Amino acid sequence: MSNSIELTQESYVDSIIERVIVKNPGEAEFHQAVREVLESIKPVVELYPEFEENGILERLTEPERQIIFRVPWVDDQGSVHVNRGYRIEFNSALGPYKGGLRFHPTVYPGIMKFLAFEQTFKNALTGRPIGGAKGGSDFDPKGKSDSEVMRFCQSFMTELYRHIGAQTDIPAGDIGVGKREIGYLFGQYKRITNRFEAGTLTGKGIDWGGSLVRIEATGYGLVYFVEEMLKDVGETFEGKKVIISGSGNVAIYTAQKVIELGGKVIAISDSDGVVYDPEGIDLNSVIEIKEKRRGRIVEYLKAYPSAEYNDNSKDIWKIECDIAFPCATQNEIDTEEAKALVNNGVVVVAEGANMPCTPEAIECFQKNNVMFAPAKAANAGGVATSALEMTQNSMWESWSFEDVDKKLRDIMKDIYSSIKTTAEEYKKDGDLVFGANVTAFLKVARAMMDQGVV
Ligand SMILES: NC(=O)c1ccc[n+]([C@@H]2O[C@H](COP(=O)([O-])OP(=O)(O)OC[C@H]3O[C@@H](n4cnc5c(N)ncnc54)[C@H](O)[C@@H]3O)[C@@H](O)[C@H]2O)c1
Repeated sequence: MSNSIELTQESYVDSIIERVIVKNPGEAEFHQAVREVLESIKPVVELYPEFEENGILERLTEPERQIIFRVPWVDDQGSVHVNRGYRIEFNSALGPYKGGLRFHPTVYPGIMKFLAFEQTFKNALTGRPIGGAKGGSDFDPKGKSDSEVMRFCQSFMTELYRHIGAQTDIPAGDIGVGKREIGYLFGQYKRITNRFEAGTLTGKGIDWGGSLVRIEATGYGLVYFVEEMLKDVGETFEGKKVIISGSGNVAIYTAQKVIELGGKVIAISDSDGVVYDPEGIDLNSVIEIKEKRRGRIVEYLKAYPSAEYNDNSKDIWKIECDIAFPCATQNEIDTEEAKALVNNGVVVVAEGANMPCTPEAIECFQKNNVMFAPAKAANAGGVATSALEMTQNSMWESWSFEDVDKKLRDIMKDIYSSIKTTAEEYKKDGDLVFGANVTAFLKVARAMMDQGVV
């Protein structure tokens, strides 16, 4: 009897994975994200037949709304360009849709859907009342002037504005969308709607509704999360050799907090290559190159000629280290890179980027007893602080840096302890991937059950 129930439930999960592949052809990243979550929650879905009876997985894998639109803009030479804009409003069971905007040439529906799907679970883990969404465009801000970026953002918002709002959908930044872009987007939103509705976008400037710590939050939160993992084995960051891929928002503030806690960041990268400095990377130089000049990481060598540069970004994972933070993009660590890290004795791998490790890479870490922190838990500090920004906006208040930082630290501690406890409850001690997926799934699924078939 119990066998037949197991078989039915297993085939439910498998049939949903199959359905997602058939209904979303060619969207490999979305298939990957769905498979990763559904396969890990299988034992829990088997325990509660009401999830199948209520079509929870069918609904959980189908976005509530998908918006695709044309974004025409004019460059500095007067030529017309057309990009494609997206907003995927995936799930609003826990609150208004919330998730970043990504401007990058690789953006297509498969990337948008995987990010929005993941965001639903991540947002659930923060304990804040926010649903999941993601958006963006295949526009490439690299090499564009400020005026071109402004015109693009204005055109993008001219369509997006009708779909968003403080109670509806609240976009934020992601790859290629930082404070500058949020400023242009907010300006256009305000102009079209004639409303200074600060709670409609997060990641705003401090003087016009932004929150202190939002810029640092994803990186700081990631390090606070790993600090908890290390504490559990009687360790700290003190003296640890750390490598961090990327050199954008997440990478920079991860590095800053690691250094503050006594770790040594020995390598950092961008999509062109890797800088290795065994003496420890000088973060101020990186900030000068990346945040001020919007330059390439190779320029680090001008200030530090003794550092080494390698023009293959993936080679960062061959560097010996104690802790690795992939903070650049999806699927940057596959089996080969994971094996190189394991062979070099890595102790912790924590995902700052979204889905930077393939399922095979994660399996390799878990088999080799590497402590592994999955993105939806470890990088949730950014969106959690965005939710704190929304709270301040609705109260017409601004909290101090210390206040927000403490709240962020507490949220990261809570996420760690809740997913660790869930893993233990199901006899999967230390499996934070399982713990994160199940904790988030149960929260979203139960809210969906409460709200009926919508
Ligand atoms: N910004 C946030 O608050 C936030 C929150 C959660 C997750 N994330 C995720 O973190 C990752 C980075 O986002 P970000 O906001 O720092 O973006 P960003 O645009 O500020 O930085 C991205 C960095 O990655 C580098 N990069 C891109 N492709 C690369 C590659 N193949 N190899 C090495 N470097 C590469 C870029 O050169 C850049 O330095 C993304 O996966 C994003 O979804 C961001």
